[in-house]
Amino acid sequence: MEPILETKNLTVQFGSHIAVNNVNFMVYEKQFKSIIGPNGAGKTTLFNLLGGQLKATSGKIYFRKEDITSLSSVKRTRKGIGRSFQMTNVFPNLTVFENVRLAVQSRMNIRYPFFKHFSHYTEVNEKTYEILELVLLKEKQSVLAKQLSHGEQRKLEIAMLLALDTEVLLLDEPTAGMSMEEVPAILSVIQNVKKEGNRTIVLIEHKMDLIMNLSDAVTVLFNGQFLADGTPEEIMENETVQNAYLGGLYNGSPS
Ligand SMILES: Nc1ncnc2c1ncn2[C@@H]1O[C@H](COP(=O)(O)OP(=O)(O)OP(=O)(O)O)[C@@H](O)[C@H]1O
Repeated sequence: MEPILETKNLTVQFGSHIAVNNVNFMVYEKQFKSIIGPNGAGKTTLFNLLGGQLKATSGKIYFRKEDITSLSSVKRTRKGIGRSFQMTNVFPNLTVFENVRLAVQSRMNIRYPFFKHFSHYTEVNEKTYEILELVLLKEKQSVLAKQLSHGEQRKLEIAMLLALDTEVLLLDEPTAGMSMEEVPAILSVIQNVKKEGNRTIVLIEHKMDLIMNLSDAVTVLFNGQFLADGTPEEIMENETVQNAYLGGLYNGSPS
């Protein structure tokens, strides 16, 4: 099996600080992979590099074996790599339905440039409803995006990624800042996307129980470096990982 997304010796340096240090990361097509590591390990920075929000100092990024290291984030989105959670694609004064519909339509216009807008009207609407159902937002379809709760906004962001036909979803701490009541809903959304079985999901998450239940594989970063990779069980039993979190390697509180 070939990796869908892969990095080779990926490095980014801020002044004298190396935030991502020679990282070789890979995820296979349709795999659910989580990235864990203590605070400051470089997880979000790695996502910024994968999504094209940040330029690497050195090293390479490959998508389906194609070197995408110098591609802009817009071009990476077009290729099928989608990064949450930025709400950059969301129009606050449009409804949930209108937002998703626009994204579906824009994707179809890229895919089928020879068809004129309205010939795909029904198809666009059907696809929009399908996505709203998957992300549990059907009841909120007429609500303006800006009026959604924090948890609902996160669902909408996932909906936008799905609408754009994202093949690789980069989900950065989807439960961050959520109330306890909102967490199960976003979890269900992620489970629904996983169940569909046609996307690759890379998740950064601090909630260990969530990671262990959802992931096919887990990559551990520590101080910007690759520490370990394996099944959730292997990672739980890995002594180096345990030391990184609990022992002398790491002085902060485990997260
Ligand atoms: N733009 C930047 N300029 C300078 N330093 C940065 C920048 N972005 C990240 N860093 C530093 O790089 C390191 C890694 O940060 P990053 O946010 O990737 O860690 P993380 O693993 O996502 O942490 P957390 O779990 O706390 O979100 C940190 O020491 C951080 O301060």
